Amino acid sequence: MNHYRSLRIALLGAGSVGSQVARLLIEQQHELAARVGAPLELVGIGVRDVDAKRDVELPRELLTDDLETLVAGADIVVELLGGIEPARTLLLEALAAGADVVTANKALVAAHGPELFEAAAVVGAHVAYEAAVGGAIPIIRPLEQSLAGDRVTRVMGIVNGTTNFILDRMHTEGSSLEDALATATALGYAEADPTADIEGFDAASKATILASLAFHTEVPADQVHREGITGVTDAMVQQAERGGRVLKLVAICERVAGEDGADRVSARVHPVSLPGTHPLAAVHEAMNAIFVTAESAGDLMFYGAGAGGPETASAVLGDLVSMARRHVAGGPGMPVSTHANLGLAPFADVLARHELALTVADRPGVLARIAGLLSEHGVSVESVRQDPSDGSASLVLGTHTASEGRIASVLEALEQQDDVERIDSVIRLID
Ligand SMILES: NC(=O)C1=CN([C@@H]2O[C@H](COP(=O)(O)OP(=O)(O)OC[C@H]3O[C@@H](n4cnc5c(N)ncnc54)[C@H](OP(=O)(O)O)[C@@H]3O)[C@@H](O)[C@H]2O)C=CC1
Ligand SMILES: N[C@@H](CC=O)C(=O)O
Repeated sequence: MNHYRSLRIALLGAGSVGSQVARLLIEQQHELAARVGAPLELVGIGVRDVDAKRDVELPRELLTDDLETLVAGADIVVELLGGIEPARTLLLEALAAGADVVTANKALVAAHGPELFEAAAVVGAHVAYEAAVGGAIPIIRPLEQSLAGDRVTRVMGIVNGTTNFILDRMHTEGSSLEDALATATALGYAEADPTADIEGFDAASKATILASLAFHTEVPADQVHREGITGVTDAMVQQAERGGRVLKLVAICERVAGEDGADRVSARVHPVSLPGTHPLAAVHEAMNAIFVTAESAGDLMFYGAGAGGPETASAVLGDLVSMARRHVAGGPGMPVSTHANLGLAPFADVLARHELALTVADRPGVLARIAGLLSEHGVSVESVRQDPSDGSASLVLGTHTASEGRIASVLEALEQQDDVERIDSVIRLID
């Protein structure tokens, strides 16, 4: 090893992820020092409550609730607090002082990434956030660096471990959403406020980051169409299973041709019904999988643990080692993170095929009458399946006609029909 001075690492947060990062920094200090070429000195761990009981035993003298002082004088600040404030202010202070920053905070990067990247660029510092999407899966660096010379057309996949865990348990064990969420929280997968997971905010933040990187543009978080899984009922799960399908929460970011012929970006997060044979159907528990399609590279698939303390700590430490090597080498080891804006405007409408499950009256010609009504609303019916024993029917509605507004007006019209006893579920399909 050369004789570079030790690097001062300030760790903010000692929860599910932060405590694992601290453990690894302490347990593997000699190995990490050898890899970096200088010791990584953990100078302090910022928390809210220094006396709180933690899963990992941490040296008491490192814990502090004075995060501002901890950040001042650090070479690299690792932010694992979550939420916007005080994380944003602390990182801006760290960057202004010339420190590099590593964060797993997707909510912060999605909402304030450009502000952080600009603050870093001013002083020649860097912001790394590999752990912000896909937990342990390397996906930020492949999009930012490996695919920088290609033209990405689509990024699609499961990017939230908690909701995948919940839907998986609803399918495989018949669990309720609430019970499965409690287990996911106990396992350290969920956000501090799990509303972020189950209402799709966390996946939408990740979609913002993925779309911005993939399409070299800024996709504001509020331009991402977002639906969570709180509307997913047992009936929908059972309906999907009857058709050999599985429900998943997916993020879809794609380059689409606008009506004026210019490319636009569509980014959306919502539950979908997938055939049981689809590769995403085999993604269980809190695993994530992301497919990237690029014009020259073709199809790429990234799979691994999407949440969890040790798994996410792996990605955080990867960023930390890269940053530390940059210090030791005395020059840029990683490009400055930036979303160069190529001017692709976000596109909010969602076009999709839908499966509509209903229970109909036992009268002749009912489904033909319903298909006629749908057609009056400009919605085509691709296929019909009916169970004569109980009047339940499933209609697949066509791609081009099934825009969100049309589906809403169709449902309203169906609710007024005497032939329709109940609308059981309506869900978007992916083949
Ligand atoms: N959990 C996961 O699987 C993954 C998490 N992430 C991201 O990593 C980050 C951390 O997540 P996670 O470890 O699960 O979060 P936790 O809620 O488990 O831990 C948060 C930590 O930050 C501290 N903290 C929070 N707010 C403050 C504050 N205002 N002042 C001082 N300390 C504060 C808490 O202190 P105290 O302990 O005293 O309460 C706690 O130690 C988040 O941005 C999350 O989105 C990313 C990928 C996966
Ligand atoms: N709560 C998140 C944690 C990782 O990003 C998730 O469940 O995916």
